[in-house]
Amino acid sequence: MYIVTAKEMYDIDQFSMDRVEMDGSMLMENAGREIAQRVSSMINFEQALCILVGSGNNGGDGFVIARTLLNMGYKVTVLQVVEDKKIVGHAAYHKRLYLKCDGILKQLNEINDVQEELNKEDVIVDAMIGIGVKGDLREPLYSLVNQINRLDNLVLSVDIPSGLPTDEGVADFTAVQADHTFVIGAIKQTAFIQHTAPSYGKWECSSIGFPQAAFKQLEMERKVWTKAAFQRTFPERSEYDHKGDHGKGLVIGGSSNMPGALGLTTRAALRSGAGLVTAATTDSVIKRIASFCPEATFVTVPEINGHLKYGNDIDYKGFDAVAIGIGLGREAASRPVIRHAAAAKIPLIIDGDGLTHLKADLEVLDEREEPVILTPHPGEMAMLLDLSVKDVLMRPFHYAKKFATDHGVYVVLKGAFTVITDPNGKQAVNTTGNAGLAKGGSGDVLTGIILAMIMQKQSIFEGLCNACFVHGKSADLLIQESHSQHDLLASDVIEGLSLVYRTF
Ligand SMILES: NC(=O)C1=CN([C@@H]2O[C@H](COP(=O)(O)OP(=O)(O)OC[C@H]3O[C@@H](n4cnc5c(N)ncnc54)[C@H](O)[C@@H]3O)[C@@H](O)[C@H]2O)[C@@H](O)CC1
Ligand SMILES: Nc1ncnc2c1ncn2[C@@H]1O[C@H](COP(=O)(O)OP(=O)(O)O)[C@@H](O)[C@H]1O
Ligand SMILES: [K+]
Repeated sequence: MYIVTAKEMYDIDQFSMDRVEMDGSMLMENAGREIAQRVSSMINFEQALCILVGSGNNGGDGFVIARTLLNMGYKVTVLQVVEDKKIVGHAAYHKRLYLKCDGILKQLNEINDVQEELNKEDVIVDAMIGIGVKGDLREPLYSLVNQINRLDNLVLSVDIPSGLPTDEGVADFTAVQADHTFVIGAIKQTAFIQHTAPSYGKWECSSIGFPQAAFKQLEMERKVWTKAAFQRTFPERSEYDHKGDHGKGLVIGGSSNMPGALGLTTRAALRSGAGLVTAATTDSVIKRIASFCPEATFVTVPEINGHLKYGNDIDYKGFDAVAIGIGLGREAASRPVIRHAAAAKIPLIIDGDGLTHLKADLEVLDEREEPVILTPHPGEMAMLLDLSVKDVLMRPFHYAKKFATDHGVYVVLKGAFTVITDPNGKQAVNTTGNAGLAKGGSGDVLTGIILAMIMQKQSIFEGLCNACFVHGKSADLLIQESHSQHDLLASDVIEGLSLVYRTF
């Protein structure tokens, strides 16, 4: 499923109409019918529906939905929120069809008490403005949207809640708070931004006949990583495999104050299918974590004040990938460890405090040919880019892509919606997971899963997407079966991986 900006959606539309010669009113018919079918599965014939239509094509969709539901036998009223003369083109055509099917139409400016009028309805269908919104809502829509948001009725938005921006980067707006949004053709960027996503309520996306070629012509691919994508790309094991076939991974990190982090990463890598995992850390950390991951082997690294020192004696030979930085601490003496790891000719994952050390030494990325994967949370991404966390949360797609393409690295920007970006700017969003993961240690577990995944027979990008998918899915299944968001621990997420593998 594609994730689009408004411009990309209009390009898809234009391509379908100009190059493939699809008729605009046919696409509108497809959209409206598809949505009407879905609405009818949510309501009963006793309920009264009011469809609010605006001036653009979003309003046109509203007229098709109204006609289709009316013809199915539902109690439908259209409330037109703009003057007649503003309804033009395909929307005007569909308005005519609705009226010729004996549809009831009321005008907003002829109603005395809008609140009372809307209170009579059970269901509000919001087809006022779609992706064509420009700036803040003007009157009378501004007041109307505020009134709608005070109602208890079921509110269903068409394509996007009216007033909500399509693209990331807008801080302030007034928009319909939908219970459910029926997205048309491709899901919009703001469905994955922390402060705009809630406006959509639950959402589902329907295809209305746009050809594949219309999506393929987009400059860059941006998709939701779905269950189907996971099932299509996740490598199967052969019965003749041996441990060497699934990769030998190295994890480097740990310090006297944070010994557990490295234990979580090591155990998560083993649980996610790595053939062999070695943890390189200080003697005291090894003593503290060894019993938590008995299948691992260990390499002792010299220490200074409880932190790793230099790291020039770690031997990378024989390993297929390395993850560094987990629980490492920010002691300057540990910084060379990153530089040495960057010189190893195997894929490199840099996490946690490793990212802080990297920031002081970014040129090490320029010299590398093998893949580099960075796994920042928004705070670490902001630190790497000299921005505020708010900036990053406002435009995660843009900033993750900027860093990934500027430095030729993979970026896994973690959060409620994790954005995975490859060095060319291709992006995917993972939607599994829940707030039970917003706890210390969850990221360490993800790093271990990533290490295991990138050593299996799949591309790095697919490996990263699948790692985020199973990490979140483990938390989701645990919440369903035996835990709550309150008590879920990072170590539970490791044990939950068995549930994910067995379910899929
Ligand atoms: N082939 C097509 O053109 C298709 C278009 N589709 C629908 O068309 C929508 C996009 O249609 P349009 O480009 O016509 O735009 P919209 O219908 O989203 O909105 C444009 C209208 O909203 C008004 N408006 C914009 N900003 C405003 C503000 N701040 N305050 C008050 N009024 C404002 C404008 O005056 C304009 O008339 C999509 O979201 C989707 O619902 C679908 O029907 C699928 C096919
Ligand atoms: N509300 C949430 N919904 C889904 N996933 C979440 C949520 N909050 C955090 N996560 C996930 O939990 C992990 C937290 O990682 P990170 O911030 O590095 O934590 P830590 O510092 O504990 O390692 C990330 O994979 C992130 O995507
Ligand atoms: K809308």
